[in-house]
Parts: sequence; C-alpha cells; structure tokens
Amino acid sequence: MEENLRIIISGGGTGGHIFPAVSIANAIKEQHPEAEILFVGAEGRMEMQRVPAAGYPIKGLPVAGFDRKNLLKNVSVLFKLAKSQCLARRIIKEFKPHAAVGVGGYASGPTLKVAGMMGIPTLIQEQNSYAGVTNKLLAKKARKICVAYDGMERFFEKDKIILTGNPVRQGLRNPNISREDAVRSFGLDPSKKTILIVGGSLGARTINNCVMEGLDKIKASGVQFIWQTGKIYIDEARATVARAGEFPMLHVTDFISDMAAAYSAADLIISRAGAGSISEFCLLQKPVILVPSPNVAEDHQTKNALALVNKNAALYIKDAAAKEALLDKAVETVKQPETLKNLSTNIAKLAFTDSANVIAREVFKLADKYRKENGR
Ligand SMILES: CC(=O)N[C@H]1[C@@H](OP(=O)(O)OP(=O)(O)OC[C@H]2O[C@@H](n3ccc(=O)[nH]c3=O)[C@H](O)[C@@H]2O)O[C@H](CO)[C@@H](O)[C@@H]1O
Repeated sequence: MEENLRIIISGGGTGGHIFPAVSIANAIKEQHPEAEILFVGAEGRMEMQRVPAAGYPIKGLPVAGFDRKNLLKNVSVLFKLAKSQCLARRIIKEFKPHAAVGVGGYASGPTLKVAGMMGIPTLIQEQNSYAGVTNKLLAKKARKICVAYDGMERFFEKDKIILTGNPVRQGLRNPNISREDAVRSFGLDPSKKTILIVGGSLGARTINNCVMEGLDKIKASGVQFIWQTGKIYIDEARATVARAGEFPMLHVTDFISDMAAAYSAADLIISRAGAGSISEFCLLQKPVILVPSPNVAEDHQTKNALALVNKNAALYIKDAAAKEALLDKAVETVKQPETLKNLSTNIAKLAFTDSANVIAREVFKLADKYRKENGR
C-alpha cells in the first residue's frame, strides 16, 4: 500500500522566509489532506514560534549565519553547521520524506544539502530578485527552483526554473473585513486617510527614526498612521510617543498579527522592500512607498523595489533620503486619489494569484515520482 505523502519544509529566520513556507504547507494540505509535513528551522529564530502557531510541527537545528565582520566567530559557526548536518540527517532518516522544500534562511542549507545527498528530491523557492547564497549553493542539486522575478537564469539553470511568484498567506488573499471595520480595529477614525508603516517582519530602524523625528508633522498632517516598529524598537517608540503628548492619530505596535486588517485599513503603505511584503502589495493592489533596506545581502531589496518602480507600480525613496523626504512624500501622496489609483492599477498587474498551489503541485510531482521509484 502507498504510504502517506511526507514532506519536509526547511528555512526561516525572518517572516519573509517563514510565511511563504507556511503557505506552501497549507496548499499541500489542501491538495493532499493526508500529507504529513515536518518543518526544520533554526533554533532560537522566529520560525520556532510562528510555525507551531500555524499548526505544523518543527524541529530546530543549531545553525547560525556566517559573520562577515568577525571571522574568528566563524569557527563556532562551522562547528554548528557540522552538528546541524548530523541532526538533519537523523531527522530525515526518521521522517523519511518523499521530497524536501527549501525556502532560504539558515536551516534550509544543511537540511536540503543532506536531503539531496540522501537522494530525496529537493525544490527551492527563491523569494527575491537576487538569489541568496544558500539557494545558489542548493540549486545545483535541486530538481526545481520556484522564483518570483524574471531573469533568474543568471543564477540558476534555466530548465529548473519555474516562475511562480511568492506564496502569500491564504488568509490575506480574501480579507473578510471592510475598510471601516479594519480602521476601527486599530482604534482609528474611518473618515480619515490612513497610512500603514511596516518595516518588514523585524521592523526598520530608518523608518522608525523618521516617525519618531516627525511626530510634529504627523500631528499636523490630518492623516492617521498604523506604525509597526518591530520587536526590538517598540519600547523606544512607545516612550518617544508618550513624551511627545497625545497621539490619537497614531496606532503603535511591535508586530501586526492581523495583516489582512492592516492592509484593508491602509490607503497607502510605507514599507521596506522585502520580497514577501511586495508580493502581498501586488496581490492586494496597494499603493506603496518602498524604502529598501541597505543592510541586506547584495542590496537585493533595492533590486526588488526597482522591479516595481520601473513599471510605475510603486514609489521609491532611498534609505539615506528617507529622513528628509519620507513623511512629506507619504502625506502628500495619500491626499492624491489619482496617484493612488494609478499605483494600485499598475502594481496589480505584477501579482501572481496562485503561487502556493502551483508550488504545491510541483512538490507533489517530485514526491510522487520518488515514491513510485522507491516503492513507498
Ligand atoms: C532584513 C531582511 O533580511 N529582510 C529580508 C526578509 O524580509 P522580511 O522578513 O522583512 O520579509 P518580507 O518583507 O519578505 O515579508 C514580511 C512578512 O511579514 C509579514 N508581517 C510583517 C510585519 C508585521 O507586523 N506582521 C506581519 O505579519 C508581512 O505580511 C510579510 O508576509 O526576507 C525577505 C524575503 O526573502 C527579503 O526580501 C528581505 O530582504
């Protein structure tokens, strides 16, 4: 008798890797309810909470990233990597997956490497317009590489690439909340224009500084704001706002769990240019000002942003110029319905509507072939 489908999904570190992974898992479960899915993440990283919260089991590896500044530290990183590979091998031997999916981030390196060495078919998903180091290394053994941007054959073998877009969480796609209710759920006034400020899953120092230094402007703008600071900046943000007086037009939070409500509430978004966020803006047709992080590998957020800006699908302010320009530009733009409409129309053209399902089908094809070839 054929065994239940078993799939390993590995990766994480930030929401940008975790949420696509969960969407792929959900799509696999929708298509094959009997499937067993096991996540493999990095100990101490965000996935160790977020994945169980999404209803899936996860095992942690002691893996860490290479330190480009302090080379000595990398001795322990290498040790952890070797240990992670041993652990990954044990996990794979016990779970006996029919396929392994890597979404980038620390844990996917050892997990997919070992899976590949053990003959398990692997699929990787690259969210960005510039391939990450881990995915470039894993690409050689991967059978399929799902990407979100054109031109990825400069990193990967053309025959393996499938242009799927980035999976977006199922709940975000069909938000069942009206703009009015959404605005109210943040304690704000539905009759006012609302700007959502997000700094990716971890928050963004530059954007937060713009808000903290621009509190007078915010008060005078006639506009209201939902401001996600990121966990490590929340205390400073709250204290700064408290010192500056009453701010009924500002909702401050470290992390937004209900992004569907935040998107419904927003007339305009200020955001970093993480690939996952961008895919959501496209799908939900949201006008956005992108402020790419300068602190990411190969400046990939600028490349993500320019892919939209070149099609008049988003506005763009460099991190270094944000202090001077960001708040003024946002307040000016949110009061221009024509500009908002054009941005919304243009960004909608870049959306992939069925990404998670397409990827899930590819995973199934690989797993099914393996199952048949190996008689289980
Ligand atoms: C600093 C860093 O390394 N950033 C990378 C990380 O970004 P980061 O983790 O910020 O990821 P993305 O912008 O891709 O996605 C953020 C995700 O978090 C969600 N969200 C965000 C804020 C919040 O309060 N609540 C919430 O649920 C968003 O809806 C989205 O689904 O992975 C991305 C995808 O590989 C990369 O493009 C980014 O460059």
